[in-house]
Amino acid sequence: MKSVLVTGGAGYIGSHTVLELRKQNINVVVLDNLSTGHREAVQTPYFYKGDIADDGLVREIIHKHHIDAVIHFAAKSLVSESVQKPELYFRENAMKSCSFFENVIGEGIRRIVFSSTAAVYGSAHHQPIKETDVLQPVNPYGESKLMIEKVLQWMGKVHDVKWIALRYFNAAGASLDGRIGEDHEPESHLLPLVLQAALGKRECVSIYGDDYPTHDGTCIRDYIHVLDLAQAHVLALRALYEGHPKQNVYNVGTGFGHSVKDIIDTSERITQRKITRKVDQRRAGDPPVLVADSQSLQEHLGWKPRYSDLRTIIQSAWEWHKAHPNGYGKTVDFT
Ligand SMILES: NC(=O)c1ccc[n+]([C@@H]2O[C@H](COP(=O)([O-])OP(=O)(O)OC[C@H]3O[C@@H](n4cnc5c(N)ncnc54)[C@H](O)[C@@H]3O)[C@@H](O)[C@H]2O)c1
Ligand SMILES: O=c1ccn([C@@H]2O[C@H](COP(=O)(O)OP(=O)(O)O[C@H]3O[C@H](CO)[C@H](O)[C@H](O)[C@H]3O)[C@@H](O)[C@H]2O)c(=O)[nH]1
Repeated sequence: MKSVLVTGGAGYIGSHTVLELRKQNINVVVLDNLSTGHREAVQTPYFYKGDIADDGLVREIIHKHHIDAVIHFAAKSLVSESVQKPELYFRENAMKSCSFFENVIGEGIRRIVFSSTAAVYGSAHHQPIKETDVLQPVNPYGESKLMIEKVLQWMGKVHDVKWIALRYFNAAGASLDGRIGEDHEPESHLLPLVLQAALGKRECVSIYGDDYPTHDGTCIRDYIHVLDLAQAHVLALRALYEGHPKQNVYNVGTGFGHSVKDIIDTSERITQRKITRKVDQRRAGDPPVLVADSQSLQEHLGWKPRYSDLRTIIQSAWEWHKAHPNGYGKTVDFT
């Protein structure tokens, strides 16, 4: 049986991916320090609370569970925090991933899937963005992820590691059975903030800039349902078990962009609640538009987004937020 170590499996995207992997009868072990994740989100009985930089623990888990592949989600991932504390991002993301890979490869593992990001492109000059486009991050978060891709490129070549980095665009939505969803503290992502405002937990939503060169002046992002993202990991892993991938880096997005105002307007329609908005200053490090060209992922790995229409994304997230207005561990029963 395949045995996969998932770092960051108590986090938002990691927990949904663990669920998907287990549906495929893959044995999954989670390593997470719970810095931003939740014990309640872990969807496997095999959980270790610890840091990816804990060499002894990483090696022990690999031995004990006969791990033969790794999916590496664990990271700090807030653009604005990275602009204020670049050193934190280079240490937590770049340095720790490097030592983690050293241990993983040292223990004989030759299959790695890595969480990269659209932030590696920076302010792209044309849309949709292809994997071969210029890589020019405009914030330390994106730069730290690009560094990790480069670490994989070099370590992969020397040690004959099969690896895939998935550059996700904006993850959103929740599992359709309402079991797991997005719970960050503090929350900084647009959709959860909008839905918290719909629930009356926030007075209003700030729109970070309405003077961008877009149809309504607000930033455009490519929102991808977390279940489609989870499926991309399952397919990437399968490709690594079957042989060397055709490409090491794949975008994961829908090819369609939605503005901040689109998200708020559609959320008002779905929740049938008024969502108060106020226009604020631009947020440092935000590119105006990010939309993915995911043609390669579709052609090479057979990936197809199934849940990423805006309605399904927002509806599933809304169900999660209504049932968990205070996040994990504080469930409200409306029945
Ligand atoms: N959310 C998005 O839209 C998005 C987009 C592109 C890329 N990503 C990437 O996807 C990954 C997951 O993002 P998410 O939104 O699920 O974030 P998240 O914060 O919910 O999950 C990250 C998890 O990693 C854990 N973690 C962090 N540092 C760790 C360490 N040193 N050792 C062990 N565990 C550690 C946290 O406790 C958390 O459970 C990240 O690498 C992020 O950069 C996210
Ligand atoms: O209160 C808010 C929050 C966000 N936004 C805007 O909404 C858009 C989406 O912002 P998020 O914070 O939800 O997401 P980001 O685009 O900043 O970043 C997300 O996607 C990136 C890739 O595109 C990274 O990988 C990152 O990890 C992930 O959080 C941005 O234009 C942002 O300016 C607002 O207007 N108001």
